[in-house]
Amino acid sequence: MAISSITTVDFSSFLKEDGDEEGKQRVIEEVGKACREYGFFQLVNHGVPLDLMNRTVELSKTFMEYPTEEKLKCSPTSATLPTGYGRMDSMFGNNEWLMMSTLEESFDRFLKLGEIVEGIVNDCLGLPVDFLKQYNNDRSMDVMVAWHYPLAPGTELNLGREGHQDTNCITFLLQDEVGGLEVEKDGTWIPLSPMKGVLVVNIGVVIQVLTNKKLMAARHRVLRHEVRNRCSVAFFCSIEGDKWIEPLPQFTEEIGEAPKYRWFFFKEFLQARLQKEREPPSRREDVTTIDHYEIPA
Ligand SMILES: O=C(O)CCC(=O)C(=O)O
Ligand SMILES: [Fe+2]
Repeated sequence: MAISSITTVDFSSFLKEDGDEEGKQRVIEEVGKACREYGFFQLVNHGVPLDLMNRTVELSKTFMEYPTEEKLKCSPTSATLPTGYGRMDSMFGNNEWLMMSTLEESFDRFLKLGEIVEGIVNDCLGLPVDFLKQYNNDRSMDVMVAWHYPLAPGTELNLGREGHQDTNCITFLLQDEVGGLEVEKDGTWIPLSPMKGVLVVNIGVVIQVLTNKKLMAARHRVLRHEVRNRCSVAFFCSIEGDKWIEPLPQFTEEIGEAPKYRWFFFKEFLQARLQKEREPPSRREDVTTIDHYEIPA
């Protein structure tokens, strides 16, 4: 498997009991650099056992192999967090997903990992200790999504998921061995080749807004494989829906910079984004993105 140019961070110092302060500092610097350069990094020695990662992906594959009419019995019943099965067949991509708000062991692992990575992002931004933890102290909108990118025989459609920024704070991604994930850097798409035991981590637009663009959420996409179905599982560390989101004073008035976004409620933005999956608009420009809240310079 090819090695990707995206930074790989060894997380072991954050999981050791003995508090390896030097190691932790190194990780904070590496994460900060990767987040500023790419908005993406890869994690090894992150504490999520390989066996659990494999089982999580396998379980998702098993679900996706059921006939469509069976899967549709799991269609979402709630709009706030539409957990359940859905499919997309539009210019924005051609795939299906299962959104889950619990999955026993792996969900708990990702919740904890999310808190640690959020703490690291907090520190590399120079925010007061535990600032983001206190600001984002409700985990009810965190969600896990199993994705399936099936073959599209006889079509030219090679886009499993079009280029997008994630809507949340921090995303963890488990890929199977098929590959296809790419991140955009200065107009070029860089492949993030799957590697055993590696977790892909990326920054979402909530962090982009809070930091007034000090950290940017990278655009990424998924190319469909020619002959193989692909599965992945994403964990989205998010933020409570009633939270009012705007650039933090630490990145605006306290340093004499004008806010680049006007405020919005997270749930309002999330609903607009989910709408795209539920009822795709016929025109691309009708999709709400974070640019909708941008204040022109
Ligand atoms: O399936 C993947 O590798 C990427 C999924 C993704 O970008 C997302 O869930 O936002
Ligand atoms: Fe994404």
